[in-house]
Amino acid sequence: MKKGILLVNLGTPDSPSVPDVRKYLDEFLMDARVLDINPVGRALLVKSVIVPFRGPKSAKLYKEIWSEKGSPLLYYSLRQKELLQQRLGDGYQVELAMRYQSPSIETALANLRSGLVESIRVIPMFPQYASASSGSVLEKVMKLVSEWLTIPQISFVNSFHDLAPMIDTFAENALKYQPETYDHVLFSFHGLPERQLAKSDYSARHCLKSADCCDALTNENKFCYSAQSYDTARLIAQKLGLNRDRYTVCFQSRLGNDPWVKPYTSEVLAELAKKGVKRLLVLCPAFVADCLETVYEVSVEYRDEFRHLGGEEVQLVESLNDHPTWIEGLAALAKG
Ligand SMILES: C=CC1=C(C)c2cc3[nH]c(cc4nc(cc5[nH]c(cc1n2)c(C)c5CCC(=O)O)C(CCC(=O)O)=C4C)c(C)c3C=C
Ligand SMILES: [Fe+2]
Ligand SMILES: [Fe+2]
Repeated sequence: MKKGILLVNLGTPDSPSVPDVRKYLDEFLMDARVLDINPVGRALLVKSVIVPFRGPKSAKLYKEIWSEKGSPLLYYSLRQKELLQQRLGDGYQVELAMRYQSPSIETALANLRSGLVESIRVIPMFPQYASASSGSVLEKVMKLVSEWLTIPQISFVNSFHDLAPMIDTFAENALKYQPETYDHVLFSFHGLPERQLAKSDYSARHCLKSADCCDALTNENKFCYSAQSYDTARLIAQKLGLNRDRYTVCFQSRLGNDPWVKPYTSEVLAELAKKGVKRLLVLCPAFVADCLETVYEVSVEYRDEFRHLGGEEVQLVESLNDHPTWIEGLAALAKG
């Protein structure tokens, strides 16, 4: 009998064409955990503003990162699935799904069911927990499996922000660039609306109640996306031997006008350029694979922004991708 492992990443368009990018954005942003506003407002905003206007702009960006292997996010996710299957061997059946678009969670779960697996372990591929990412994956899987007549033993990974092989891989990748030769190091995480942080705080006492609420991980904020992000950065910095004044944690990819978790990467770039910082090394430890948000937003957009402000270099550290130490980390998560 085999154990089933379901890896789920965010998703990417089927192609960089405008209709495929619109279809992707529509599915993604209609998710109530991503755009957590009233359903009528969400449908109006997504279908009449974001999808029509952002679709063509995002399609242009996706064209820039698309290669003969397709979208980097899907390519590396498939590699991770293949390498994890090899690492775990015949006692396991590993499936990959994307929360939005393809391969779908429905198909991956159907494959596990027809493989007659004895159990399913779901691994959302997001190191830090957020309702908009891991929460959405877990909700979708629970909804689908709840319709089965025979529900197998099922377990979920909530987050793995401090997983040692993940920290080691980011550190190892960064060391190749000799961090000591850079003026400063940025840990740029995917952003999140502040509203979502506050709503997710079941203690109602912690998140955003003070300026430094997320700086340390406590029992009250242990599932907080921002607090977990700071902790990931601290652990990688420790491995790199970076003092606290040598690095900054910041949040990228803001969408819309609502306040998102601060500091924004763009504003940090401006402050650093003003101080005369010229060379920046950037890690993006919210992502387990390179994707639009790393290879384009950081390597092209933030680099151009920084140069325009007087800076010289923005060097992205590659993501975990198909690094063997990371595959060991995935195997540890799969075994529980
Ligand atoms: C790291 C986990 C992620 C969280 C949390 C997250 C929240 C979040 N994202 C948006 C809006 C967009 N994100 C987009 C791309 C994108 N986001 C993540 C991960 C998280 N998002 C990844 C891995 C990617 C890249 C996908 C790829 O194909 O390479 C996009 C699409 C690109 C664009 O048009 O800019 C949008 C839109 C929101 C609103 C949100 C939280 C509420
Ligand atoms: Fe996103
Ligand atoms: Fe917090």
